[in-house]
Amino acid sequence: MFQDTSPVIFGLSGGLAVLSLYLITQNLRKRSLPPGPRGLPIVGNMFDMPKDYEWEHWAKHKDLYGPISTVNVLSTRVIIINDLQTAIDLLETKSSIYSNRPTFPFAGEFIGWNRQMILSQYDDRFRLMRKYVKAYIGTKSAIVPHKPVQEIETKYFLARILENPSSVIENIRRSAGSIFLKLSHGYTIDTSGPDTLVELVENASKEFHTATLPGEWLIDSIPWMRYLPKWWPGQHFKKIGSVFREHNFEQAIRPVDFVKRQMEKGIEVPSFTSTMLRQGLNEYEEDVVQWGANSLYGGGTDTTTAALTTFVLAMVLNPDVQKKAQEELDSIIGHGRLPSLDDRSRLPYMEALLNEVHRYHPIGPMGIPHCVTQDDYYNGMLIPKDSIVLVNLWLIAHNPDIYPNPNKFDPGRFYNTDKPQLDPQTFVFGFGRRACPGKELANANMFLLMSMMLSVFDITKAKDANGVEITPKIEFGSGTVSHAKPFPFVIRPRSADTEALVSTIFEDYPPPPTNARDL
Ligand code: HEM
Repeated sequence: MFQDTSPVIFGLSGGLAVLSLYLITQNLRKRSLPPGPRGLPIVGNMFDMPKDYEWEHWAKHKDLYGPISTVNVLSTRVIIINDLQTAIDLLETKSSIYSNRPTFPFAGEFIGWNRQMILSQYDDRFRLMRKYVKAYIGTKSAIVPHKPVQEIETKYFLARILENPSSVIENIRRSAGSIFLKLSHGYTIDTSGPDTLVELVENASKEFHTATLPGEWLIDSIPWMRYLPKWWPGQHFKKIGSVFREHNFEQAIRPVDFVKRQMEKGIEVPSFTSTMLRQGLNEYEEDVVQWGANSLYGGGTDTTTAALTTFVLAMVLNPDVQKKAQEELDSIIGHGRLPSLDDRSRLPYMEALLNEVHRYHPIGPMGIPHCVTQDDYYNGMLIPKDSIVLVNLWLIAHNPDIYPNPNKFDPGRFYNTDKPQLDPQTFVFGFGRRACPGKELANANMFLLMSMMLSVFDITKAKDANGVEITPKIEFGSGTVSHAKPFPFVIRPRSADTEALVSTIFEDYPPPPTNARDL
């Protein structure tokens, strides 16, 4: 007896046809991706990922594969963009689909950093947060009321340097932190020793750095691991992650509670948080404000410190540039006062110097990853949905077609010339709907600190035990925000007059008492 096998055969051949079609489609999709190095089965290019100088590693892709390339890490597709036009075509022109962030299962979802703006998914909550933050710091007119805070804190910076010339970089960070905590929560930090709130936020930032290290956390590659029981092998991330999560929430909640208490007593210093809370927000909006406020310190302090450290390094290595900047400052400001933000339009060389600092080493050399929300085609190539998109900002800043002799630190590119080179601010602050909302504030802070510092101090090479000048090496660290590695230098007042100008700052503007005890 023969059974009728045709349904089985039809079923089998139908299944095979669907499978073949699937495989062919997958193969075609793979072939139409931007080019890139071949990877190993399953893990893909995981072992090719750079550990440091990422920007130089990805720059090689431009010669090998052209302006846009692909690598795969396990199931994650990463698209590398190595030129400006491609970045603009995708992240600016098509920003409606290129404005998401990768999910970061460990740092974002487990620890809760996705509540901050920087790792937020591109959704309604994010758009509301950005709207609030942009209204407070996002435009030239929005930052005008913040001038007094920026100016007084930068004056304190000068006074601290005079007292302790060996702690310049530490004090740049302290000054940036003071400004952002004043603006975000009306909080005055303790400058006599470690400050509780600064320690909280700095510690959380360090943990953020650890939690976002590529390839460090298995949960980032296998997100469902978080649902396995604690006794399962490889679950140590849960213990560490829980501690990091507690710190992350504490740094966001404690300063807002502080503002509320100050408001109840009617003694709050106006800030982003108090201004927003005064509007009578619902619980959801209050949560958005809490994390938006946290984004000001989180987004501003490390970035500003990194950029200003590059400035100091450039001054040590380029005394001719320093001299020219000081000549401009002397001719416009004179010796009897310090420069202010109102002088900005009359100091074009200082403005060019600011731009050259941004260009010479963009502090976020690979930007912050974007993520595309739907399949897209670019010049016939497929950019699949959920791909991570990285832009090599460093390579754009070092493209000799845009910036001839790119390794030379030369503000002359942007100064007193009929053909100024491309303004680096068109790209160092990122692109489209995720572009940095702190750009205007960052520029104002940097401009002020650079101008005040050069008008009263000389920054020079240190000497070794034999009196021979030490030329610092130009070396930068890796990570999302890239800092110049520690280097020796000397800072001293330019003259007895400038020393006198700085020495009376604490007397002329007595610092308010710290809020550390009110936290
Ligand atoms: C030298 C100074 C700075 C530079 C070069 C810089 C650069 C950047 C870059 C490249 C991005 C990513 C943009 C993108 O994804 O396309 C970014 C994002 C961001 N920056 Fe800045 N930044 C600086 C200072 C600041 C300051 C002072 C603040 C706040 C006070 C700030 C707050 C933020 C925030 C909140 C984001 C996340 C935006 C989002 O995800 O939508 N930044 N910044």
